[in-house]
Order: sequence, then structure tokens, then C-alpha cells
Amino acid sequence: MCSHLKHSIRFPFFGGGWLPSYSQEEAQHIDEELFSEYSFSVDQLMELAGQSCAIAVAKGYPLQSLLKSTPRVLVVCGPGNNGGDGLVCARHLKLFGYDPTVLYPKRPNKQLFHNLTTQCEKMEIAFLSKMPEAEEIDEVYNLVVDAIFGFSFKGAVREPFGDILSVLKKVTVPIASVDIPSGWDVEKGSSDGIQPDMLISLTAPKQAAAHFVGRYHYLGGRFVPPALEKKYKLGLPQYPGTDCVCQLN
Ligand SMILES: [K+]
Repeated sequence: MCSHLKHSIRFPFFGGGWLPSYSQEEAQHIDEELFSEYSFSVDQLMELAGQSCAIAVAKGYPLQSLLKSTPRVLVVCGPGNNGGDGLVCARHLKLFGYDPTVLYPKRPNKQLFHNLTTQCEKMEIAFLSKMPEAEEIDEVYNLVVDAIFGFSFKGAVREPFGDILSVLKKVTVPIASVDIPSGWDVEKGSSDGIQPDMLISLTAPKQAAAHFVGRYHYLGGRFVPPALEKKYKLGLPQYPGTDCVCQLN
């Protein structure tokens, strides 16, 4: 597996150094191994991943820098674990003083996602019934968290997410994408897809991250055991002190 690693991305943060990036298949293998060999539960890793996304957002867009009078953030959640990261991120953003609103149009019938939804509702996080128009998003929200698709996205986008991504292509407020800019091919990216201002790569950057041109690239999900890091030659950067995010650009 490790010997198949062909790609790496240049990160100016490391003095122009290179950090390996991962194919869709490799990312899925690492994910599976965390759950099978290392006995982590999805809830555990999702909590750490989602919290690191909220921290990255708070670093890139501090409360005092927001242009609107209320610190409103739109969090768009998809049907898989990337969407779960978005729900966790929304809850932590609320704890940090932001005013998140969630759009969660396709909810899997699994206890984990029911729990995450209830936790948000109990924290008085509003849920929208439909995607607002781009103009309304620009008027009301300071930024959008894109937690629609992560490393399992494949093929042509199915509705309702095609329409949602069309709206996101038109918004002018910043978009912070969780793990992969949604709708992008996990390896090749997408020249006509959404163009996020922030990317939070989780565990390790995927190959599509090489096409990211936004202002902030963070690495989050500081939960990789050293033996797994070694096996997959992740070459992860040193997170500063006790931080659970590391800025890559
Ligand atoms: K995403």
C-alpha cells in the first residue's frame, strides 16, 4: 500500500517542503484501519474531526473580524460522515460564540446522526428546510461551512446536492470546506467546482488538495497513532504544542 504512494503536495509553510497526499482508496484504507485495527469508534473520530474544523474556522474567521452584526454561519451537511463532521463543527462553533444554522437535507437513519442532530437542536441551532438563494446567503451569513461530501464522493452529483452546489458556486462570502471541496473529484479536483477560501484536510491531505487556491489550508484530526502514520508514510507535520489544527499555508 505505502509503496504505491505517488503524490505529494508542496506546502510553503514547510519551507517549500513536500507533504504526501492520498488517493481516494488510500484515504478509505486509513479510515477503515482506524476503526478495525485501532478500535476507534466513528463518534470519537468525528468529534475530534468536527471540533478541529470549528477551531480552524475560528482561527481563519475570528468573531471580531466578521463583517455582519450577528456571527451567523451557514453549515451545509451532506448524507455521510462528512455531514456528521459538519454537525459536530456547528455545535462547537456555537460554543465558540458563533451563530450557526444548519441545512441537512438528506439525513441517514442511523443513531449516530440522530444523536448529532438532537445535540444541535438542544443547543438551539436552527435547521433550515431549504437552501437559501446565493443573494440571501451573502446578505445574512458571514461564511458557509461545506460539509457535504468528503473522500467517498464519486460520480455525477445527485440532487438535491447539485442545486445546492450551484448556489454555493455563486456565493461571495467565504466557504470553508471540510476535508474536500464538495463536488470535487477526490484526486483530480474540479476546475469549475466551488472554490473554497478555506480547506480543512482531515487526517492527511487528499490529492485534490493540490488544486486548492484559497487563503487557508489547515490540517485537522489530530488522532493518528504513530504506528499508522509510519505504515502509511503520512509524514504529518508537527502540530504546534497542544493545538489540534496545523496551518499548511
Ligand atoms: K466537504
